[in-house]
Amino acid sequence: MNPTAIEARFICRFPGFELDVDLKLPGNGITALFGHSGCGKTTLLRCIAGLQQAQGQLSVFGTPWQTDTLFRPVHQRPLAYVFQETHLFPHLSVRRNLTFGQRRVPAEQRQIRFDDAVSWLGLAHLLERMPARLSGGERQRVAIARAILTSPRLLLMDEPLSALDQSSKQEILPYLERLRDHLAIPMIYVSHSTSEVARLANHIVMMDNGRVIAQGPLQETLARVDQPFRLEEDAGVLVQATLDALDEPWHLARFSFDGGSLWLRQDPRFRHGDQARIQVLARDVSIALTEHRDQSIQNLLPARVDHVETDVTPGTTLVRLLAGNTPFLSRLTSRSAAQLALTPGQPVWLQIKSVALVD
Ligand SMILES: Nc1ncnc2c1ncn2[C@@H]1O[C@H](COP(=O)(O)OP(=O)(O)OP(=O)(O)O)[C@@H](O)[C@H]1O
Repeated sequence: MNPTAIEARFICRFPGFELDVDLKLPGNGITALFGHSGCGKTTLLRCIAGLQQAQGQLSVFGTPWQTDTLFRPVHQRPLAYVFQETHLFPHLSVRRNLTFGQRRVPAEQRQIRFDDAVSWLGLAHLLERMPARLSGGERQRVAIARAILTSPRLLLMDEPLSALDQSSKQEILPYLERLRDHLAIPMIYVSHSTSEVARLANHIVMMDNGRVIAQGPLQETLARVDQPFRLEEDAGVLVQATLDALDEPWHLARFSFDGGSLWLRQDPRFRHGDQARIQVLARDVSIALTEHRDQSIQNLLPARVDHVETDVTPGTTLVRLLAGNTPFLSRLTSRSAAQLALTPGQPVWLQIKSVALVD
């Protein structure tokens, strides 16, 4: 992950609402702006784009886009904006919609090749189609390809999947993952869907009522015991792992990460060598002081206690543990935690009752 590439500080007031944020965002990957409806995600995105005038400062890769004395208008900010609605030109084919975006940039300044954008978004077989004959998901893929072909330094996406039905959403997610992994520019992605964020984001900015309540790399931020996200039942971690062994007779696949491995039910979408994100909820992780093999749980991991937060809710303790460098959370009753007398640094065994591939 690049060090801070985007620094933004904005104050923007509407009757009954104030956005007051200070952000430092990385220079690649997907940053999710996440929070309930009305918390200010779109307003923040519009401030970054220069579509909303606000007090503050913004610099992108060291170039000031806004200072106390300067405000670059939107057409002078090298960014692309993808909305819920695609706004394709209905009278132009997919190819001509795409070249329209690309032609706005002089040939010598183009950063992204036409064929790459077409291939990342799986559009080769659709190039001669008219937009009216595309599905919602295909239309959104064309809109994203058109946006990146303008060679932006920054890609802003405001709930790009929210107008799509569930199956179109599922269909488009792998393309967004591919973009995240290939595109060298940062993407800021507004969403209030936990599953989209879990699957796509590298970095997260959690907002509440116009303020940032947590920001940082996704995996680390989710593993905070102070739970700025207040996910409660859904508190847990995401583990980035690689499929490195199959146990065909038992239909199991092993996913390994820094600190151990987990066995999951085989999923035909994942092959040997593939990377996946695995969700492990705090309520599915229990802690033992010794290695018990005489029980049904298959996923046992040696780990050490990192931090114990008692009474996150009355009677509940949240424990942060490290298996290698990979954080896990375990939610226990405070009585069990007291009986185990857990202390930072203590070696323990994690018993993981349930794990799920994020999709
Ligand atoms: N131009 C405006 N004039 C007055 N109030 C506005 C304006 N734009 C947004 N607001 C208010 O600012 C607050 C934040 O709105 P915003 O659209 O940024 O939230 P959001 O987190 O993107 O919500 P959603 O997820 O529903 O899109 C809301 O209370 C909204 O009513």
